[in-house]
Amino acid sequence: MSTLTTGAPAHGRASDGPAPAVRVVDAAVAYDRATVLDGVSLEVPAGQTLAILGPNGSGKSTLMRAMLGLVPLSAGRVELHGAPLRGFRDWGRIGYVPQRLSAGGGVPATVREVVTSGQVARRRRLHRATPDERAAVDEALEAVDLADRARDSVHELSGGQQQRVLIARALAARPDTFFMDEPMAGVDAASQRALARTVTRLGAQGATVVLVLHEPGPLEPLIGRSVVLSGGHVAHDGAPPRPEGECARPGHDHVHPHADPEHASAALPDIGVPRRG
Ligand SMILES: Nc1ncnc2c1ncn2[C@@H]1O[C@H](COP(=O)(O)OP(=O)(O)OP(=O)(O)O)[C@@H](O)[C@H]1O
Repeated sequence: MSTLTTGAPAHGRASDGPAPAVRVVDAAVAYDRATVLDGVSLEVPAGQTLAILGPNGSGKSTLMRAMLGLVPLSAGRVELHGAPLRGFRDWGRIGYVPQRLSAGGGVPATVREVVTSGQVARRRRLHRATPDERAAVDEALEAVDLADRARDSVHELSGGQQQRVLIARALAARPDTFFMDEPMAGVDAASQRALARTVTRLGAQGATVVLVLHEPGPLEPLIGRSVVLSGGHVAHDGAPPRPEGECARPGHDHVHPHADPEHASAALPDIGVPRRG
């Protein structure tokens, strides 16, 4: 198994403790004056693996995007690592994995190019990659089991493999705080296993991981805490709820990891993640 280096502190914490990785205070978001999040407050301690769960349209992605300043708040505030979003400059600590590979369109970018693009914000203009930066790209590709596809066009890959490319792109900059929006949705079993292993290793190394999930699925053993949204409000904050209700309904159209029961247990990594927070 390859090593995986993150910017997370390798040892302990300062005695007064770090600021939470994310603090959301009484946040509201409205699209076209329709309120989709209202009165949402939560803190994500550094080092926690947290899942944001809830039915379709409950505001999960919007909350994640609001945490990153990608959608404006109509009320409330967000802090990242103790700094108000407006003043936050340490974006090298943040790795964002959006729902789908949107960059690139018809451009035949290779897997390695897309992963390397994760380092662009950190690199000086016209500055060649250092050996350490190239090593970080290799490490990220190995972490998601795509080292052998590095020269292939991303468009030749399956949806699950493309999702792994997005995760490798975030890993390549060695952040310590990850935001992943539905990384398991519509993903093949091999990719589920690669994703579960990656999240396990990130958690074990002290990274903060915020996941938007339709349900915990194979990631359940890795999740220290779940925040369930319903109608734009926090309906539950604590241990992950059992999969049931909405997900058990016939006609439920998300593709989930548990849709492949033969592989579901194989997706569980051998090592556990210490529960924090
Ligand atoms: N850019 C946008 N403009 C207008 N409305 C939006 C926009 N993005 C999301 N919405 C609406 O906001 C509500 C919350 O959407 P959001 O994507 O945050 O929910 P979600 O819980 O992540 O849903 P899903 O599980 O389907 O991805 C939905 O009613 C959605 O239609």
